[in-house]
Amino acid sequence: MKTIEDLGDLAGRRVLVRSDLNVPIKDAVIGDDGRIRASLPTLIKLAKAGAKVIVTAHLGRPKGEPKPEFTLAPVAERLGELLQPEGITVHFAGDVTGEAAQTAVQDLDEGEVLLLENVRYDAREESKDEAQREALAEELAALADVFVSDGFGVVHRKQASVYDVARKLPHAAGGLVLAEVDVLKKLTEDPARPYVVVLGGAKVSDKLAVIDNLIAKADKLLIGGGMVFTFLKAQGHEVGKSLLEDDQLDTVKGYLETAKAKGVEIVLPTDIVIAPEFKADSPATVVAADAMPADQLGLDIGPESGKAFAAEVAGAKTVFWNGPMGVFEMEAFAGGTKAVAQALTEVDGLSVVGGGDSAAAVRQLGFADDAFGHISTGGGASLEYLEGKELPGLAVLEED
Ligand SMILES: Nc1ncnc2c1ncn2[C@@H]1O[C@H](COP(=O)(O)OP(=O)(O)OP(=O)(O)O)[C@@H](O)[C@H]1O
Ligand SMILES: O=C(O)[C@H](O)COP(=O)(O)O
Repeated sequence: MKTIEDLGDLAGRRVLVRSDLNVPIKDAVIGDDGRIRASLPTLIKLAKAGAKVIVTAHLGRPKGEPKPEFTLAPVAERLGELLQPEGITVHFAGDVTGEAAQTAVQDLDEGEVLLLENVRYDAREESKDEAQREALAEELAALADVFVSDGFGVVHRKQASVYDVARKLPHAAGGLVLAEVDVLKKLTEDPARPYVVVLGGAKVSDKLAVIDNLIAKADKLLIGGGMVFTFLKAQGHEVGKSLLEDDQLDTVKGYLETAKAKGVEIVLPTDIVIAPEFKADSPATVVAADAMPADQLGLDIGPESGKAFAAEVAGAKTVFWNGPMGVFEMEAFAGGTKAVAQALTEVDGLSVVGGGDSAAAVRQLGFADDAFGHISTGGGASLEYLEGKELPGLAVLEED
């Protein structure tokens, strides 16, 4: 992959950067700015080289139309605060590639940064129709002279601002992408064993698919978070109103059988914290995982499971963790995530936390970044990398 240095002298040139600035935001307040901070070194490097830096990024899943709750405006503000000590001014364009973006690019000075509005406001970004994506990529490319791909968290997406635009401009991988790939390579090339993978979170259908491949690579898979309930249901248990992927039950049954045949242990929680409603103050109780009532939902793994998971993690030589064990944003359902995070800090070997929400979780729970071997900005992206899949956003950077 080409690096920024390979792009030559960037003074006065317009550099389009794809960053992953997908941070948790509620009521326009940013919960954890880890991904914004992770994007800074590349932006600073380019700005200091005298480039006109144009950043494209997404926030959440607005499904192809402008929705005010998904605006990147609060991110632009935070970016401005973080770059101010460097003397770098940040502007925000009110649209993706339209008149506002074009005018803002024309007005951009050398050494300044312009953040474009949420690229997923444009339905073409995520379109399965290549011609649609290409048309948006063409508009993005017209704003710049070169492209730097630095949004590691999205390199698993074949999307216009990640994949197609790289084919339209001279391109390079940014420092964040290179650094992430470096660490993840260590996990795929002969990891020290036992190698334990912990999976949780809410993007169940996205992440179920990776299990199949991880069975071939890891020694143990610990399953928590929203993913648990599809497994419990597949084993014939009641899961009440919990997160569930009904259409994946047969697939999950298949995973359980394959794992058994390969001697890989899939460890499921034995107790669950349940509540009648998805609310911070909903009364929480602990029940056995095979005895959930039909009228409540599972919001965390239980204390017994937390301890068991922690023991598995602490005994590993290589651990990769993606996805919180429960709804850690609410105190009553943060216990499982806390137990696993604590155990990860005690690993005598390489511990990697992957994912926007997982990274936010460990920080929110008071753990320092350097308590872990590496905190990856990619959730789905790092998982797919570990599976050994070709990531479109990386593969395209290897093309000329
Ligand atoms: N039992 C559960 N029911 C519902 N939601 C849950 C449950 N357990 C965890 N979650 C939620 O999962 C979310 C995080 O899931 P996600 O899969 O997005 O994690 P991530 O991989 O760290 O992030 P990303 O893939 O976005 O980088 C959290 O907001 C948490 O509240
Ligand atoms: O949060 C993430 O993992 C990345 O920003 C990608 O987001 P997506 O899963 O909505 O594509």
